[in-house]
Amino acid sequence: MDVLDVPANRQKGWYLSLMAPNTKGPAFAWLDPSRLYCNPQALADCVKDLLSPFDSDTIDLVAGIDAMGFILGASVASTLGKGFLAIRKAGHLCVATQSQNYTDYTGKEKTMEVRVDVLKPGVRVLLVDQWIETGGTMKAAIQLVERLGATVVGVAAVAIENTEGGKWVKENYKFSHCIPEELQSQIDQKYLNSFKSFDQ
Ligand SMILES: O=P(O)(O)OC[C@H]1O[C@H](OP(=O)(O)OP(=O)(O)O)[C@H](O)[C@@H]1O
Ligand SMILES: Nc1ncnc2[nH]cnc12
Repeated sequence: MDVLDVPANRQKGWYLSLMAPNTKGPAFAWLDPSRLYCNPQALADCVKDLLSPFDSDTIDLVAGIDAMGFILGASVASTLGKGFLAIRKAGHLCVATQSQNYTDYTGKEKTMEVRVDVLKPGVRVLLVDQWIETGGTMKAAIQLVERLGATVVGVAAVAIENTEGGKWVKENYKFSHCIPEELQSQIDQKYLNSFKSFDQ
């Protein structure tokens, strides 16, 4: 699929093929959704899918996680007409922060942080990230938001894998993702059959 192609009939998740190919390697994630964000119709449909379960929820602010969660989260915020808060990997903010340690799919210890003067009791936050694999990153973001007293309205990501952590998110928070039900098991196995033709 060429980057700017839009099919005449936009079926659920049509834009996911922009994430091809399946990629193998210990040092990086398996799919790269960043090409999805290059196609304006794909990005708009992805954001619409992520927002649809939250149609009747009050959301004051969208928070996105460094780095790819910034792109998707800012698009979600702009579609909603709300502001966007960056939850950053540690070491970049020149203001008072709250920080949270976590481990993600790489197995490495990491720290994320957020400035302390935005989130407070009464603020209803939609958390957005590109992907949830082990759930370590999203759980840390949830903890940060809640430690500052704000409320997590829900969690949105292109995909939420059915790992222990992914299931924890789904069981404890309202959530949205872009994966049609019939593809979820392939996401969990980290291989999309429809991407075979893109593989080398
Ligand atoms: O569920 P987990 O196992 O915690 O993994 C999920 C995280 O991994 C990816 O980001 P990554 O840190 O690879 O980098 P990027 O957003 O900076 O590309 C993804 O966008 C999530 O933030
Ligand atoms: N973009 C991504 N694709 C697949 N698995 C991931 N795990 C974390 N980020 C991922």
